[in-house]
Amino acid sequence: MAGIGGEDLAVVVEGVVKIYESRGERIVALREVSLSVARGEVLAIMGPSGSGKTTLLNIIAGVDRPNAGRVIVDGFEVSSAGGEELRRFRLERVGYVFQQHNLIPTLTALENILLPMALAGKANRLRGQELLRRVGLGGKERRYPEELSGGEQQRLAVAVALANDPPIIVADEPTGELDIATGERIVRILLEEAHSRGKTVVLTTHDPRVARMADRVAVIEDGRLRGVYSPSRIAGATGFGEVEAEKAVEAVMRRILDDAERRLREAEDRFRRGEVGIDALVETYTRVKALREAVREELSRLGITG
Ligand SMILES: Nc1ncnc2c1ncn2[C@@H]1O[C@H](COP(=O)(O)OP(=O)(O)OP(=O)(O)O)[C@@H](O)[C@H]1O
Repeated sequence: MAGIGGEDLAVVVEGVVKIYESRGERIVALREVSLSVARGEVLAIMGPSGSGKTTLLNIIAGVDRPNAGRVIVDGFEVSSAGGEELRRFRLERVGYVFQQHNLIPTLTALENILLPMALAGKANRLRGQELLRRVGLGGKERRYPEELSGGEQQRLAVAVALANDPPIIVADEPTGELDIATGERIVRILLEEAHSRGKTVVLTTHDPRVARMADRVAVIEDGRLRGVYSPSRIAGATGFGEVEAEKAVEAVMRRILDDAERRLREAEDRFRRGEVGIDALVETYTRVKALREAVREELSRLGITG
């Protein structure tokens, strides 16, 4: 294993602390988080709502700055960079797939891809078209985002993130509100980028079905990295022993379920108040039920019972 920022490590996070100050309140979002991601690897960061996943991703992508600790991405020290150097890093070396996919509604699919290329001074229509084909949107280059389905919009957001051929791709809940089949398609595109094109992918998810597709899973809870494990087995997990790994994964998954049940109760209340229709309620029921089953299946697959 190489040292910090070594050739084989695409992302190195060391002792990162992030504190938000909001209306006189201090919120500790990350508590000395350290992890690394190898080139060509897909790392899923899994944790309940508010555990610090987006904060960690933003810090890796140079969108946000840590209060303490170091972050080195593709050999570049992001945590201490600023100005033009940081702007170019964000434009050319990291592709960010945002939770709300950040597409520009007044630009066509192809134009959305050409924009970051133009900002980097290398707009290339042919490459734009090739990227659209790669994400399964060949022939839809003239569509506006609102003329695409949710899954297609998300795939377009991936193509936009790939526009400048960045070595690192970060994706915040890329499968968020999508059904599992559509979500799986997005993850497969990201896996292909990593495993066939040597890109490094860091994504966040609260869904064990998505985490299971990654090469490794980092488990985060209340701003603390509980450990990193291989999705096929808990044994060999780093950062904690086997028993602790089981406990951490189980605790995080139970909290993810609690979040889902809470969303369901909120949907029921809103339905009672007449704010949402029966379709929205049924959809939430279906999602929570599927997530509950996925969590149970994942726990039993990992040999965690009870
Ligand atoms: N700009 C901000 N100002 C103040 N607090 C913030 C800010 N951004 C995030 N936080 C807080 O930091 C903590 C971590 O938030 P973060 O968005 O990283 O969590 P998350 O795991 O991505 O959650 P989710 O799954 O709901 O997106 C939360 O307590 C959140 O309320």
